[in-house]
Amino acid sequence: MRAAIVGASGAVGQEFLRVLEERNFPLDELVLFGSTRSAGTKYTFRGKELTVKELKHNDDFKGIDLVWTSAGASTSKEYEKTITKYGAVMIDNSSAFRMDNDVPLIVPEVNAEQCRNIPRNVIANPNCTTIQLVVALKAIEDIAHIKKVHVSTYQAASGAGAAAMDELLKQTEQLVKGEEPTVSKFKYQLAMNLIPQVDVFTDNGYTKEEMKMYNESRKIMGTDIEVSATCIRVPVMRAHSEATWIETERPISIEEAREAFAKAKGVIVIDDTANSQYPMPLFLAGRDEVFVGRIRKDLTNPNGLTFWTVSDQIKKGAALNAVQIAEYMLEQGLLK
Ligand SMILES: NC(=O)C1=CN([C@@H]2O[C@H](COP(=O)(O)OP(=O)(O)OC[C@H]3O[C@@H](n4cnc5c(N)ncnc54)[C@H](OP(=O)(O)O)[C@@H]3O)[C@@H](O)[C@H]2O)C=CC1
Ligand SMILES: N[C@@H](CC(=O)OP(=O)(O)O)C(=O)O
Repeated sequence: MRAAIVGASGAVGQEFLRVLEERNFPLDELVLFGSTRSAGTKYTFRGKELTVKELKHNDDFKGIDLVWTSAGASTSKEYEKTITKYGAVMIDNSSAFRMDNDVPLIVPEVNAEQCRNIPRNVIANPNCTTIQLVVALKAIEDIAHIKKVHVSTYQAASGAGAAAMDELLKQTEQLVKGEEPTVSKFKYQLAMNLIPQVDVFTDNGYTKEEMKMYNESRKIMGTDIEVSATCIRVPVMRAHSEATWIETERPISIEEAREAFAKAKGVIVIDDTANSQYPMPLFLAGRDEVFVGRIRKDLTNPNGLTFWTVSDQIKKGAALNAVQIAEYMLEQGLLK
């Protein structure tokens, strides 16, 4: 298998290198691509130095079987044809193609089998907040149909990329030194603050991030589920958290829900309130799963349940999910 990563220098690109090593993904060759900014940069992978090549409209993708792209939506759109021209499968982390009818939107725990139908040779990796939401929802959907979801997200700085992580760190250092924090990647100072805006606003007052949760959840779950989201950027370095309220077609007990979460693929329950045990981003960054806790009944609705999730959005929300898609395709003989 010859594979490539486009956007290797970024937060997600670097996570791909770690995940591929960690999972011993079968590779004969790995080629790294970036823009002029990182072309020539060397990264060590499996003990060898790989040099980032500049992404261009040429024949560099000839002979490559699989390409993971994480270089932003405009780059994915511009290079789709160049990447897939010689038959490579493109697994794209950006929002470029997620809602296209001829592109499956895959979370392996929920709808892996849809990888079988890839007319454009493109598979989309969902938005990171949506991935952790649907992994948790699938556990409940398997026992009782979910009609409505209200979710409030607490999104780490790293969701906005490598430069945003640097900015949060720098702002924190500046505050400690009594200096004025520098603001560039986010609209406002993030250190010591919360910003109730992730991505730009749409006409209905929701942000694009919030509308992605609505639209992508329906496509992945394949149901009429309705998701109303409020997405908040928080001064956490890594791993997104979500407070979720669901309404199911029939009432489900806390015990039923806990059992469903406990046996769901990709979910780990941490829910021992007597000992103050619940998922927290500081302690779960770098982990593979979606962690669920604070499971309780919604006091306003007999068919309602509420819970709290945490998951590493650079890992399960991006690189790991995309690698799991490739692993599924390999297992099923859908990739060379
Ligand atoms: N961070 C996260 O938690 C998540 C991110 N994503 C998505 O993944 C993608 C990457 O995000 P992230 O890693 O955070 O972003 P970063 O800003 O950290 O990295 C961006 C990467 O894209 C590359 N790039 C940008 N423009 C071009 C270009 N014209 N040609 C080639 N490479 C280019 C950059 O290379 P160079 O340094 O050479 O410019 C860099 O490697 C985005 O689409 C994002 O929406 C999805 C889920 C979660
Ligand atoms: N959801 C990411 C942003 C992102 O990368 O989203 P998308 O892949 O849908 O563009 C965040 O926390 O900021």
